[in-house]
Amino acid sequence: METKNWQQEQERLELVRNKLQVRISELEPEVAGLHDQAADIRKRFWEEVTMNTSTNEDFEESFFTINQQSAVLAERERGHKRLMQQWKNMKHLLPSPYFGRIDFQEKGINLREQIYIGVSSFVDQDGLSFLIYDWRTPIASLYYDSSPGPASYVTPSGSIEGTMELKRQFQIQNGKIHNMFDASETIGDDLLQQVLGNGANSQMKSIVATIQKEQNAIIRNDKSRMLIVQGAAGSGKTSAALQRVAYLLYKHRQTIKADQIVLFSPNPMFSSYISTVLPELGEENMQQTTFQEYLDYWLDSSLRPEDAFDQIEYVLTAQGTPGYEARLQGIEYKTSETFLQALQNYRLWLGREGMRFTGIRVQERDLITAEQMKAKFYGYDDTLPLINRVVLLQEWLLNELASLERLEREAPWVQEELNYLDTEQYVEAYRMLHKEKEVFDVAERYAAILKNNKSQPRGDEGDFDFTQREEGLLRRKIVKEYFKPLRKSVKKFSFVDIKGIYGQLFVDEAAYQEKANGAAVPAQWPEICRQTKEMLDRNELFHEDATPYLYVKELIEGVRTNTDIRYVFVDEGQDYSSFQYEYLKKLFPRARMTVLGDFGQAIFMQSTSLAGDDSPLVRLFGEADTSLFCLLRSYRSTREIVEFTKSMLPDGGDIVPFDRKGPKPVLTRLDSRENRDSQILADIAALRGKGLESIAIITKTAAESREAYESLRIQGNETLQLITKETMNFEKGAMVIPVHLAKGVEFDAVFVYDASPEAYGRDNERKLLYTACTRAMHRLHLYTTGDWSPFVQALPVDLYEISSYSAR
Ligand SMILES: Nc1ncnc2c1ncn2[C@@H]1O[C@H](COP(=O)(O)OP(=O)(O)OP(=O)(O)O)[C@@H](O)[C@H]1O
Repeated sequence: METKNWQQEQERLELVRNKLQVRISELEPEVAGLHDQAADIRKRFWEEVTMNTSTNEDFEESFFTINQQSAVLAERERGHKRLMQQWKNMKHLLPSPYFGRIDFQEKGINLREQIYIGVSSFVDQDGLSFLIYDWRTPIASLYYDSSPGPASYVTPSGSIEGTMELKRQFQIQNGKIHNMFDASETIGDDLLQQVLGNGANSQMKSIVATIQKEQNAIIRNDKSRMLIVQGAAGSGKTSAALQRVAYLLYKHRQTIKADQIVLFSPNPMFSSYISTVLPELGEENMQQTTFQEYLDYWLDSSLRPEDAFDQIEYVLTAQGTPGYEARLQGIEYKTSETFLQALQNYRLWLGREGMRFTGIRVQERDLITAEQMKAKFYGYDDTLPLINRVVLLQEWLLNELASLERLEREAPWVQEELNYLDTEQYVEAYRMLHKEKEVFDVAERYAAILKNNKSQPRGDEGDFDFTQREEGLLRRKIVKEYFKPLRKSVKKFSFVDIKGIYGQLFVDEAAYQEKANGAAVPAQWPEICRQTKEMLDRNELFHEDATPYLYVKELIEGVRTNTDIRYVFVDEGQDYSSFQYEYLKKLFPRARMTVLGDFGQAIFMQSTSLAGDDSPLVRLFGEADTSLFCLLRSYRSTREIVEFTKSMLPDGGDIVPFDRKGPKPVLTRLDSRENRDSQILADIAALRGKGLESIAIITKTAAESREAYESLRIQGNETLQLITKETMNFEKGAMVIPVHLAKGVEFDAVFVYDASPEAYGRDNERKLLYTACTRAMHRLHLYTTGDWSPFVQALPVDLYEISSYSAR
């Protein structure tokens, strides 16, 4: 780059930074002042409005004043928020105001415009000249989508044609240009090389400066209800998802707030890993959750659901134990669309017969029996949907409870409870009677009437039968205490025996066929039934049962919906079942969905192919309302690592590595576990010496992680961390981690702890090994103390190196 250009750019940078600095200093007192004003109005709000309700006019007047005051307050607060945001954006821009420049000559206009692009816009004092354009503006898409030459971009009012005459990229730190490239490619590889060559971080970074064309298409797509992204490992799916959130928040800033977007993450640690990207882009974070959190929240608290991690641990460690094959068949069946259909059929059956209820009891006595409820339920008009009949039954129960509560006050057990009340409770009742002024007044008046009519002397309060009233009050109180939880549980539909209703599907094949009109069941159905019932009897639920269980619950009690949420993002989308997608669609009826995943990394049992012809995801909203994108270029790992990993997948041939060079993956075979552990520790030390900080020793299971962690520590490494499903934060350093928790994150170096056929031999373990290896950015090492996994043996030998320490 010519020195003259460099100098001009540095001068322009200084100019913009000065202007930013001036605006920031101007805004500072304003921001502080507005804050005080808003706080002051809020404080005086109620002092200034006195509610006068003497006449209708007065009332209206007061109402009007309150409305006016609150409108002023809201406007101030909005103004405050706007200014505050501007101020924050400018502070954010100051150290590195922009990362790109394009010169664009619009057709028919004789002006070559220089467009500088940064994380937010900055307009000069005149209010017209954009010194920096937000990367999300329509014109900025030129930077991501086009190369110098004829180019066009789309605005809400149509397409703008012209010529891009220059495209420049900057690396600016603390107000100094460190690097500058004139790119001929869409986004030149030079900058990307530099960015990708850096070390892994404990938090994900934003990619706005180097978004690729195919990623930009995903980020800006706002057409279809469902957007599906199938992308190779490291192709930037999560990155695209997060920049897309930022884009949507910008594009719909008048109508959508960050808390109307929710992202489903694979685990809490991943949530923390990605939590800094949006703030880095000057936006608030969307809501983040996991599907498990949702299940735990809505399932009856008396049930203990197994989580996805325990399920996979079982699948990977229990081969050969009794019932294993049946469980696997059960998982496959219960996460299928066939089962979903069967449950819908079951609802029809329940409309005719077989509903199960839980009787309401008090003091070991039936108040309303399950049989009464059933009779009442099937007495309703059978053309009414199930849910409506359940609601009718609920209303009936609440009325019944109200009458029973009145009757119950005279029950002998209440008398008994009365005898056991202590003095304090009596005193409290006495006080309450006095507090109820009306009661007291009536008593007084009653006493006076008595005196006049019967010429009896007017007695003191004692003449009014306080004792009797007090007893009545206490009886009411005692019974109320017992009935309150009953009413509450009726309101929560606890009278419907969901556990029984779900459980009765798993009696035998004939019963299942009758109830659910289900298509063919798996061969081991009797054993599947036995296992499911056994869990339910222990008030536990297999992970594969949790969503269907909730589904049945909602078929009967009505669907829970959240109409606030407008966008749902599902990351690692291959790990959700059709069931779960159906569920999410129902739960967020007003939301558009973005699902990102990689079928090559489908390591859980409940997996869904995102893009194939038979993808249930495409069916969810229909083809016409679905956009499908495929990302094939992989950015995370060096070319050598991608060549190695993609060869493990039968259909990995399409994956294209980004051309970043590094050493080939290294295979090390040791003759004992001790030797392997000490070699791993030596290799960690060597890589640390080379400046690689984040190193993951990846194991197949959580149990293996614990063992590896212990034995490595015995060998003397104190700085290792063990990652478990409870780990909330992702910290830099060396760690031992099972592959299912390493999903979605990345490390400078990955050590596959045991790449033997015992660990990765079966076909469903191929994707586990692939997922583990694709976590590596710069270095990949595999170890074994015996043979190599067949997936490694099958690789061309020129894709890896054998370590010189290997045992022959
Ligand atoms: N356009 C880009 N510019 C710079 N870095 C990028 C770009 N796209 C992706 N990356 C980097 O590549 C790495 C992988 O990205 P990301 O985690 O988003 O991929 P992914 O497809 O979700 O991966 P996986 O499915 O393997 O978890 C990250 O370090 C990310 O910053």
